[in-house]
Amino acid sequence: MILEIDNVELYFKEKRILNGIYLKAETGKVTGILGSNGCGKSCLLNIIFGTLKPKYKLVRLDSKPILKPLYKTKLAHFLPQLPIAPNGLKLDTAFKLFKVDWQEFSTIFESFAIYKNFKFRELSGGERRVVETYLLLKSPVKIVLLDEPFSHVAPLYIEVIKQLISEEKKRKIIIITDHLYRDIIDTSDNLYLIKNGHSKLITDLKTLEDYKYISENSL
Ligand SMILES: Nc1ncnc2c1ncn2[C@@H]1O[C@H](COP(=O)(O)OP(=O)(O)OP(=O)(O)O)[C@@H](O)[C@H]1O
Repeated sequence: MILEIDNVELYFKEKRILNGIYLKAETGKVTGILGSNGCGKSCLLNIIFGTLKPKYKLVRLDSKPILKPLYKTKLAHFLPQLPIAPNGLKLDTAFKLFKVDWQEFSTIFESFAIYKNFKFRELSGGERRVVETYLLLKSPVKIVLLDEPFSHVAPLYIEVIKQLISEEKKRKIIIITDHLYRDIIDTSDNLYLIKNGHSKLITDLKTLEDYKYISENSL
């Protein structure tokens, strides 16, 4: 499956945030989005998911325009920057709702095994992020959008999530953004930088320095 987003024009009042965006994501490949604070990464993910309506946009799935927002289909899940699970929801119930196997999760993340009957509010911010990212990645959908899944997450867990992403990409379109750019570079098969409202396909990592996304010699 191939997902493309094209012709995006997003304004907030007179302020132009995005224009000249083209992004292509496909099953079997992770698509990473980089860009500095406020460049429009979260807005772009929301536009793809359908939860933000820009002035113009064109979303195509396998070359056919889709007019229905993705969130109204059963095709996609989106991890925004804020928590998604209600505070009072039990982890066990969430795993059932998302059709994800608790046993497998608690084998991979052994220290979480005790949380089966805990409510989300009883987890730390980072633990919650791990559980929510896992639920979305493992649930049986075709498209997963991840906005800063590594924020507040400990290095060892980040490595586990990166392994999960490379496993799940075989079955899913995965689009991911985070300021931990080394992890995004590691994980992504295709990389875009958003700068001045435009998307730029990055084929040579050195251009991240040329575009002043990172300082010289930091790769
Ligand atoms: N609801 C809104 N009303 C007005 N301006 C907004 C709104 N949402 C976002 N913006 C503006 O749009 C721009 C892009 O925001 P967005 O959250 O997409 O940035 P980002 O690249 O995800 O940033 P960060 O990396 O800091 O999370 C910012 O300048 C922000 O101030």
